[in-house]
Amino acid sequence: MPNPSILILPGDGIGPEVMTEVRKIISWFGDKRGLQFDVSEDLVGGAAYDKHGKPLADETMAKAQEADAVLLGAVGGPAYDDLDFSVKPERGLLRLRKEMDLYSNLRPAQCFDALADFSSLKKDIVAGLDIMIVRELTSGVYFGEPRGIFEEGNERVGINTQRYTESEIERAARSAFELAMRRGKKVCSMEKANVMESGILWREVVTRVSADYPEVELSHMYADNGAMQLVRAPKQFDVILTDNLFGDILSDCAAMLTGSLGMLPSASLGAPMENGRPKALYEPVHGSAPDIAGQGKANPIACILSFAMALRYSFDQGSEADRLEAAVEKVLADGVRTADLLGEDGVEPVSTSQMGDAVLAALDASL
Ligand SMILES: NC(=O)C1=CN([C@@H]2O[C@H](COP(=O)(O)OP(=O)(O)OC[C@H]3O[C@@H](n4cnc5c(N)ncnc54)[C@H](O)[C@@H]3O)[C@@H](O)[C@H]2O)C=CC1
Ligand SMILES: CC(C)CC(=O)C(=O)O
Ligand SMILES: [Mg+2]
Repeated sequence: MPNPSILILPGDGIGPEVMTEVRKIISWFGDKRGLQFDVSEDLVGGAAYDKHGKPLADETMAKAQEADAVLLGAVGGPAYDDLDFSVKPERGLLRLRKEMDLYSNLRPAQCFDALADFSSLKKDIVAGLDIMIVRELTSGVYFGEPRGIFEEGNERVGINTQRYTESEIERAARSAFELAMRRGKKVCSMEKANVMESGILWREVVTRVSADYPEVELSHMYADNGAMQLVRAPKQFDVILTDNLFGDILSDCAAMLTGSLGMLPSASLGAPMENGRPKALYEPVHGSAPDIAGQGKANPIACILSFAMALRYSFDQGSEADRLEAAVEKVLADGVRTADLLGEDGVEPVSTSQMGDAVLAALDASL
């Protein structure tokens, strides 16, 4: 049997910095736990544009389709802001998601005990928080046609289209209900059925799917109220199911409940491959953070926890994923903090690589 394959796409800005730490962790699992992976690396985003004139080369797309899992850092940055929209770095990531058909984006927001004091919310509101946002990832307003900037009379008009088919809603909903069955058995579906037809259809389809999961309690919420509830009383939620745009926004919001955007991992899953495992891409929720790129300040934990999700969802290594998550928890409990996790208390922050090394030391201690 060949080793499972991982394609690493570090991308831009802090992407390569946080991915360096994940590479160390992958090597650790090979050396110390006998989990050997065939790891290859390629370009995406601005880095791919610099070399190929487009944000994702066709050969890279083909490699991603073949890989057992893709790990991505982040894409984008000010150097590419004025590019034509068709070749912007972010389009490379959207193409990966679309062509791999990664319709279910899992964004878990967990508040580690050691960070409960640091969250922008009061400790009792976030302590023990464990919610899962399931964001539909291959449709909605990020992909709908028509789109573009057009001339209309004597001015221009920018158009994007929110479009959802029943089957797109249904498969995202099934993935949320399946997850809820293994968690707290609650799904809250968020849309804007009060003002959007796509929201009305969303609500209808989700309600229909829920009939197949009688043990799961379904509720519906308008997404604007959902955003408010997420910061008012986030522990009321177990699984939040929502569309591409609302999921993007709500998950950045949920990230701050955990302490920092640098903490939130994600798994983007598609249909099962021949080996029964889903097509999958793992990436931190954050972007390329141009304001701190190149300074060794980035928190690598979101990317490290994304690899933990790969261990769990792509490689059937749930207990090794637990081991990695426990190592992160220990490091935080020991008070190790990158700059984004620090208040004004005079504690010295560690660098990106020092945080990676601390997780490795905690992994060693777990043996
Ligand atoms: N999945 C991806 O590749 C994404 C790419 N982007 C792109 O990234 C670029 C920058 O976008 P922004 O809106 O600034 O969002 P961002 O997520 O890159 O940064 C927002 C803020 O969070 C901080 N931050 C993010 N990740 C961090 C980490 N790991 N450690 C410490 N601090 C961290 C940044 O320093 C910044 O202050 C844009 O080109 C955007 O399109 C944005 C979001 C997702
Ligand atoms: C294509 C990405 C830049 C959009 C985004 O912010 C995200 O998926 O979190
Ligand atoms: Mg986002």
